[in-house]
Amino acid sequence: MNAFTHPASLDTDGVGTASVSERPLLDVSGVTLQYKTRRHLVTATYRVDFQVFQAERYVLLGPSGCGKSSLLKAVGGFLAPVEGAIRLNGRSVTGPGPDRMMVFQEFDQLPPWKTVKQNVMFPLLASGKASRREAEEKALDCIARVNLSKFADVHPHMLSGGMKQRVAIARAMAMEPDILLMDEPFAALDALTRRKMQEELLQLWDDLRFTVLFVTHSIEEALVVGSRILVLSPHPGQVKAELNCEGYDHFAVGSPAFQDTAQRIHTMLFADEVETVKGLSS
Ligand SMILES: Nc1ncnc2c1ncn2[C@@H]1O[C@H](COP(=O)(O)OP(=O)(O)OP(=O)(O)O)[C@@H](O)[C@H]1O
Repeated sequence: MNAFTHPASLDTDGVGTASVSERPLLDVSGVTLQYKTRRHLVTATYRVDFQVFQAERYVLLGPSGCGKSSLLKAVGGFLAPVEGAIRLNGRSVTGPGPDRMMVFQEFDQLPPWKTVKQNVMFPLLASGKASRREAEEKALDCIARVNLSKFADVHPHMLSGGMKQRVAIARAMAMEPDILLMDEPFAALDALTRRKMQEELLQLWDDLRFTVLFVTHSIEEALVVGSRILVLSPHPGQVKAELNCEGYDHFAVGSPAFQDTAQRIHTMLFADEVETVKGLSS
């Protein structure tokens, strides 16, 4: 447990810590992402490789601007790589699809004119995945799983930030996606609610064993939420290391092993900057 796996040490199938015979659910291979603005060409990530397996909680961790959200957008099918390929279940990702559901930061992701139940039903109906009756049944089941049954008929403005986030998770889970894409989903919440949401996500995962790709720039959150972490370098994002972190929870946060791992990640993330500062002072 808790071993660092540097990209160079991945075996030739590139499967890292997972079983060699298992096929990855998500295969991101040599992905370079760029944005063309009027004046500039911004390279967000450079030749990033990683693979996510069924029921993993895979975290993309790195400093602001290293391309975490861009990678998530690319997996979501909203941004095409200029180099490399993204495959889900062996098929190339060429656009958005109901097999990948996104959960964003709290603000403004739930249409305020729809009740909680209507919000959760909406993608099921819009995608034609369910009849109205099936969608209602499914929505009520998912709302119950995130402990919001009492609030099924209220509108989002009557909910706290954490509750809204649970609705967004229920809405995504209702679609039974192959992979749940979460972009800093708890970053807008206060510290206590954030911790509670992390615990609830882990509880939900224990019940349902879904696959999640989770973006954060918090080392602690990555260690608590993730089963594996991809550490990315500052802009443009490149893979620095991959780390197994199965087994850490909130109770482990103060332990020497947790602190040691967090410190090693911190050093790795900021190594380049430290070297620059040293260079300037010498
Ligand atoms: N629509 C866009 N147009 C131009 N450049 C963009 C666009 N979106 C992102 N970028 C640039 O791409 C790089 C990566 O951005 P991205 O948002 O993916 O990073 P991030 O790691 O998610 O950052 P943060 O943690 O701050 O959200 C940054 O330099 C950013 O300025």
